[in-house]
Amino acid sequence: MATSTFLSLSCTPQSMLHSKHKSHTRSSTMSLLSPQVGLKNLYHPLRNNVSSPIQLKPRRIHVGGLVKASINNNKNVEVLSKEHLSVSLAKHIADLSNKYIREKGRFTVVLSPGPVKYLRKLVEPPYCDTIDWSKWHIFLVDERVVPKTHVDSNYKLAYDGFISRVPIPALNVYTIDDALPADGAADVYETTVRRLVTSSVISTSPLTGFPKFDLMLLDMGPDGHVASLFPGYPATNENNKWVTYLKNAPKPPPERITFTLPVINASSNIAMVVTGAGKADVVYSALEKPPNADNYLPIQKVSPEGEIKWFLDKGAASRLYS
Ligand SMILES: O=C1O[C@H](COP(=O)(O)O)[C@@H](O)[C@H](O)[C@H]1O
Repeated sequence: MATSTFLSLSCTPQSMLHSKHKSHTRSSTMSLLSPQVGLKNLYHPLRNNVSSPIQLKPRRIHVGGLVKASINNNKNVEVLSKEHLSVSLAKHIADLSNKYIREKGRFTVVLSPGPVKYLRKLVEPPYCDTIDWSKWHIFLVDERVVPKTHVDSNYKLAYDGFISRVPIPALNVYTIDDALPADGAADVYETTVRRLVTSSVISTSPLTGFPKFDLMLLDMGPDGHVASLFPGYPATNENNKWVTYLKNAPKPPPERITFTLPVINASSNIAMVVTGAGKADVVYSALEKPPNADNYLPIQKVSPEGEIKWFLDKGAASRLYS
């Protein structure tokens, strides 16, 4: 199926309104991200394919460069400067968007607040011009039960940093009902996802029957939490619901709703974006340390049916090289 692509100088909704009339059909082979004009022309990575982290010496991580590490059973890990992380992430997301829109006519994306700031290259040419934003459907992996205008709202963060900068139809952005308490908001969000599964906007896992999103953009906390699944909290062990809630999160604000682990693990793709030396220990635990069977961190339970790709900066990766 050919992909309809909107060409514009920027990807703001306003520019889309004007450029919409000029939209035309373009085959994916004409993508600005084709191998001929691909990422390698945008920067010059240091490539280092190794099978053991011992071979990765700290001095080989150049700020502005790339070490492609094949750590611990070929986990797909990239260590980049923050600038190049945004570029690599933009290329990854644009490639996935084009693939799923070509194959299924839509692209379902689940956002976590942390990676939003690394989407700044995606919302700029050339990447934004290769994407048919009208086919995107946006969800939040977790949300704080606060008004959407509140500084703690994940939606507000995602809107300010990303959604407002691209022409995704407002109806394709699925937010919580912030007038409801946490339990009601979780139920309504799950109902919304179920409706979209019924109407085939969202696929389901043939293995588990849980909703299968095309891409989840995740990060994790220094305590190993992902989404609002915190170590030792019952929500982390929820195996039936698609969306659950908590009223006592250890990180404020306390009331939250969250996708459950089975939903996260049904994903076709996870991009795990982790930056900062404060997360070096938990990155090490996630990638290198065998989990203690009695005491898994939530991040250690993330194991998608599809692919997981790690985007780390030098700080977050620092313990992988010692
Ligand atoms: O509260 C949240 O935090 C994590 C990221 O942890 P942080 O301590 O680095 O902010 C995030 O994954 C989650 O979606 C968010 O609600």
